[in-house]
Amino acid sequence: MIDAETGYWQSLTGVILAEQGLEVRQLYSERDDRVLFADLCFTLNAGDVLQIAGPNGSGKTSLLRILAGLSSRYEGDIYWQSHSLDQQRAAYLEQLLYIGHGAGIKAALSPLENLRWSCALRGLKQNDETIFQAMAKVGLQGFEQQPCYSLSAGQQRRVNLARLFCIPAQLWILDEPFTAIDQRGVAEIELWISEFADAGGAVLLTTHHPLAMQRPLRVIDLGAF
Ligand SMILES: Nc1ncnc2c1ncn2[C@@H]1O[C@H](COP(=O)(O)OP(=O)(O)OP(=O)(O)O)[C@@H](O)[C@H]1O
Repeated sequence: MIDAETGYWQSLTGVILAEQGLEVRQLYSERDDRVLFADLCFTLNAGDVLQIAGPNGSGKTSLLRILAGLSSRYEGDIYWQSHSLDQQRAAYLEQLLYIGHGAGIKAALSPLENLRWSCALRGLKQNDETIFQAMAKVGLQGFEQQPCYSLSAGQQRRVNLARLFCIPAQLWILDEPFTAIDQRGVAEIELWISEFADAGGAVLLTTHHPLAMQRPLRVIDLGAF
């Protein structure tokens, strides 16, 4: 549970329990005539954490980008809460928070400005207090107004991860969230994922890092396709 006042995570509890979350049916994708995955089927409901595993180049990022609505290089069906994505794409994107494997921030802007921008893009009018709390949560208290180019790679990654605490969502899609993060930070992110899932969120992530979460974890290995 993150914030007693905003209750973002608390408010998730039960939201998608009653309905189907994400459902992927017979998904197929290829690159340069090479099949990345075929007949891929899975569901992801409230409380689920699903790791997409596989060697470099096996299609993990490609899959996450498809499910984040950023790529249409696929065949098959994707459903959110029992409706085809084609029918309710906007509603799906509103409930989704995608963090790609890049830094995902503007280096010339401060963390505060970057996060204000991320919130505004989602149509959220977050006050700076929420952003300051998120910055503190990711261990960046005191760095709020410093230009991001002057932050380390791990700190820049943490700025991006602070979006988890500013933007309410039901589904997190996280591509390599542990990149550039120190050992203690990795354990913290694992905890955030667990807490989010405990509160009724659903998480889809990729990582080459062995996960040590105190909750059931499903794994799909794209290396097997
Ligand atoms: N923009 C692109 N143009 C052409 N081919 C691409 C592009 N992006 C990815 N690919 C190809 O698609 C395949 C899958 O790439 P993808 O990034 O999804 O793999 P990945 O499993 O996420 O790898 P990694 O573990 O290295 O991050 C690779 O063979 C890659 O060369």
